Amino acid sequence: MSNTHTKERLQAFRIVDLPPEFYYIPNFISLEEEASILQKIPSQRWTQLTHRRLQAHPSTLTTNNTLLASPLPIYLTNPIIHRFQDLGIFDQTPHHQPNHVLINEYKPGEGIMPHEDGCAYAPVVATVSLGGALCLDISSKPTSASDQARAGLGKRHAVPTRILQEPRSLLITAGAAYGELLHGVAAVEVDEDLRPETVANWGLLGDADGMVRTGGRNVRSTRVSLTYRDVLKVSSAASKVLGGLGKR
Ligand SMILES: O=C(O)CCC(=O)C(=O)O
Ligand SMILES: [Fe+2]
Repeated sequence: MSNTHTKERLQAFRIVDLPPEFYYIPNFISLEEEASILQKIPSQRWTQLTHRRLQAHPSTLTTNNTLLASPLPIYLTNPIIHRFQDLGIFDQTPHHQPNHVLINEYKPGEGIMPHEDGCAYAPVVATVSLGGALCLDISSKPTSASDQARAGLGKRHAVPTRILQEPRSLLITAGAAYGELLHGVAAVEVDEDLRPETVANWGLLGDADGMVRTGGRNVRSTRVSLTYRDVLKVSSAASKVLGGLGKR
């Protein structure tokens, strides 16, 4: 993500009050595209966790964080991957495009503990939100002040804070934001007190007026996130077997 062209194309969407690099693009997909994707997510693939459910495409990583090479389903790639390419989002990652998508579903009152996404992936995640809106909480890792200064995460940045993810939006998390910060979703039924001072991406929202009209309250409804990633280690063993069979 340090490439100049990428920066130019995404610059207008950078969440400027946060450490580099978070970008928020409202209305990244249309209402029709949102409905079509929601309808195509296979209902039999969910794994139920305590506070959300989850599915991995094309498959879950192996125990040593390897992806068995296999294409992503078309409803996850078309039209989204082309739009990623236009913005150069994965230009700097090893495979230059995402090869893995984790789909999360949160019902009202569900969430995910603060965490980091770790070293199985290149440090770029692109998250498309579907259904309801919710806040992603951003916090610092409990590191020493000198570590934070080295990572460029000084006090001028207002962390902890929140990023409001509207339906059909895209959030990109890369660089220090990927490696040095934690993200999570509070297990609440209503996100409260949403206003410019408490929401880092307020100026980039597609419908800030709507949030003002509801008095800064976001009553949660079911929200689905598509989190696109580039897994570093890919095993092509399965495709070699299939290719070999094809030649016989
Ligand atoms: O649903 C989200 O936006 C965040 C999900 C997440 O943090 C993850 O899948 O690692
Ligand atoms: Fe995560």
